[in-house]
Amino acid sequence: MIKVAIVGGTGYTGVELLRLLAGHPQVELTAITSRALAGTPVAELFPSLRGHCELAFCEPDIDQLSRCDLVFFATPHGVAQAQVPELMKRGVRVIDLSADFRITDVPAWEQWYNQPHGAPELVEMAVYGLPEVNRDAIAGAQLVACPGCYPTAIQLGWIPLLESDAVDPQQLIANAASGASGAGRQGKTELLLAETSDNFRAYSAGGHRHLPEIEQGLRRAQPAGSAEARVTFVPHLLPMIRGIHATLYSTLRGGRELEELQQLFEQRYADEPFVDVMPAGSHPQTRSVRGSNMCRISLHRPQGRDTLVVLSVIDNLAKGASAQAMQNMNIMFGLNEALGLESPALLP
Ligand SMILES: NC(=O)C1=CN([C@@H]2O[C@H](COP(=O)(O)OP(=O)(O)OC[C@H]3O[C@@H](n4cnc5c(N)ncnc54)[C@H](OP(=O)(O)O)[C@@H]3O)[C@@H](O)[C@H]2O)C=CC1
Ligand SMILES: CC(=O)N[C@@H](CCC(=O)OP(=O)(O)O)C(=O)O
Repeated sequence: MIKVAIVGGTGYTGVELLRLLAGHPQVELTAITSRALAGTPVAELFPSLRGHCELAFCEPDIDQLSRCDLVFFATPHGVAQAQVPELMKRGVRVIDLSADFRITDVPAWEQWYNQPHGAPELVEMAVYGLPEVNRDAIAGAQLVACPGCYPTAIQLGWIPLLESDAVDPQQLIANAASGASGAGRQGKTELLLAETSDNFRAYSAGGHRHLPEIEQGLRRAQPAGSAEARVTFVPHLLPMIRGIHATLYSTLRGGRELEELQQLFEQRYADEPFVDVMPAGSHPQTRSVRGSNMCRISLHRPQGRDTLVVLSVIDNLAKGASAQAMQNMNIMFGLNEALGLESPALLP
């Protein structure tokens, strides 16, 4: 059994991770932290876990955490940077769901996240936890930086095109919309039901902190010598709870036909358990991935012109965070990658 702790068990990603880990046959949950609710039984805060989790929330105590094989951080940016170095020294493996170790350019991270980085020496050794590109490195990693939700949907939708130089890398436009759980569980006026429901809006159109992560991932996919991928990214807030829908526009190069591009995607993801390339021309819905680790993708070439449209949907809390984190855990511990993640999406 893998002894596991979660730091930050009261946020949406923390409780989604708890839900998934509680059903994992190889995991023994040993500690779930919350400073505010230390001593409160987990199932009292989350009655959905009654009968599945007997633990009470505890303080994040480094000695207790270091007795685990693996610690997940489901905490705001900056927290893992402060606590991970000591855990690493003690030989514990870590999966961080926050952005602390995702971006290798530390000055860029400090600029976008508006704070000094607390453990720059660990950034280079952290492995970016997108299994579809980094599976081998994840297997041997001590520290895995789980991708952000928008970056997961967007990179999976574009990587095959960037790898094969099929589109102009400097004309990439991503319109993506997220459910409100993407903003976390803290109380904020703009997330009240009366503000989000029956409403739709863009935000951070002038620059969102996921942009450097998206561009970093796409640039890693490009063949040497290509002009660097450059993305215009505009996120939107959807009046729903879970799900991300990304609509990705790019300009085709080399006159490739839609059938050829469809084959490219099907071959690229043929062995991927959590990427579904749907028939060209179909419209994946967020509901088709709700509560599951799946990313569904489809390709369109409107009016047969040179703009290729890729549609990519995920559940922001699942493939966009906690389920992907568990997929990474399975890879790190040599288990079947899909263990505990086989359930299809929730309907309706
Ligand atoms: N929501 C989403 O869709 C996605 C979120 N993420 C990332 O995952 C992380 C978690 O997000 P989310 O689940 O929304 O929850 P929150 O950001 O609301 O995280 C809150 C949790 O972290 C704990 N926490 C806060 N500060 C500290 C601290 N200094 N030390 C220890 N624990 C602390 C809180 O408990 P307490 O204060 O009681 O200790 C609480 O359990 C964030 O970095 C987020 O950006 C990533 C992908 C998608
Ligand atoms: C809807 C919404 O507000 N989404 C969040 C992104 C989700 C997230 O938490 O991503 P990180 O892990 O990179 O912080 C936002 O746009 O800030």
